[in-house]
Amino acid sequence: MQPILKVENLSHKYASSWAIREINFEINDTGVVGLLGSNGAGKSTTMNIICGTLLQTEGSVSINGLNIKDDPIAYKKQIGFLPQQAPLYMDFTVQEYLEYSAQLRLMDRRLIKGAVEEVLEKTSITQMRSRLIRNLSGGYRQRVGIAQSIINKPKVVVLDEPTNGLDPNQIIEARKLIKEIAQDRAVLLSSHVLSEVNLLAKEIIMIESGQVVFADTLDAFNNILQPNTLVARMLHMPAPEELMAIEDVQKVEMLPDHKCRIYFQANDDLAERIVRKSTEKNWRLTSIQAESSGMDDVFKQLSSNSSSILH
Ligand SMILES: Nc1ncnc2c1ncn2[C@@H]1O[C@H](COP(=O)(O)OP(=O)(O)OP(=O)(O)O)[C@@H](O)[C@H]1O
Repeated sequence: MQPILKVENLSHKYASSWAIREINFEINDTGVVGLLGSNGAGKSTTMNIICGTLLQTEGSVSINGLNIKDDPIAYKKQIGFLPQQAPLYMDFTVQEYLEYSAQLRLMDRRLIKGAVEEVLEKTSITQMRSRLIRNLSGGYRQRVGIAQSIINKPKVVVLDEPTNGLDPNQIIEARKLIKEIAQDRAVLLSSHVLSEVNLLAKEIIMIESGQVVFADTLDAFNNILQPNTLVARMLHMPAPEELMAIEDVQKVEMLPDHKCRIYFQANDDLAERIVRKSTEKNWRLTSIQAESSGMDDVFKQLSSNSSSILH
């Protein structure tokens, strides 16, 4: 089966310096793929090339086997884009703007009316259809931005920081909408908000210094760092020194509710050894759990690992 989106050896040079170098990844399924990376990592450059608004220096991009360079018009019919600054025309009504967006995508004229009705409903803005875009709130403007990105029923939608600048309620609504539109298409979503990516994405691509440093599932991303702490609950909590005497334990932190956090380096069978010791000493262990690292820690680790600077 063809990948929905295939990015191969993609490189781009602005003036004399490379912004991205040999980027490779595939999207094979519907749903949200999170695109992460520090400022200046190369996300926008990659997204602009995928959306056909920037011509790459090297490499190729295809959707369902259709290469952007071979047939840019057919390719662009399969993609929707919401850039960081939504390309809205303030003096258009919502309906006029969506009709215009459909025309720009060279949609068959006979299909435009129905397509506009469909996206108005899908993005819950039917009641705003006659309102000028300048008179809409930020949340509604973003809905119009999302509506234009799916007007031509594209197979791939690229959303660049779609919840940036929205208030907390608008963010919740926008995320719900993104989840919905990702049910029947692939959505590549760039965001600086890691908790948002954690909520929406099932796969992660992370770019640093113009190169892919991670491409796998969200679970794999969250599990990159081996846990190095355990939290144990013991009804007869021993003194920290007794726990420190167990091999590989580096530090012990006492917590409320009969709990303690145990820091260690090599992990292997430490939990098992603590369980054995507890039985031997009657510490009455009721639970023991490895603490997994947060998305922020993984992001920090991957960003700091990539020291290659492109020139
Ligand atoms: N038009 C341009 N001309 C020259 N250099 C550019 C241009 N656009 C981007 N760059 C450079 O290319 C590199 C990648 O930038 P890009 O905007 O793709 O990163 P980004 O990951 O999207 O960053 P951000 O999260 O800050 O938007 C950066 O070093 C940036 O300074």
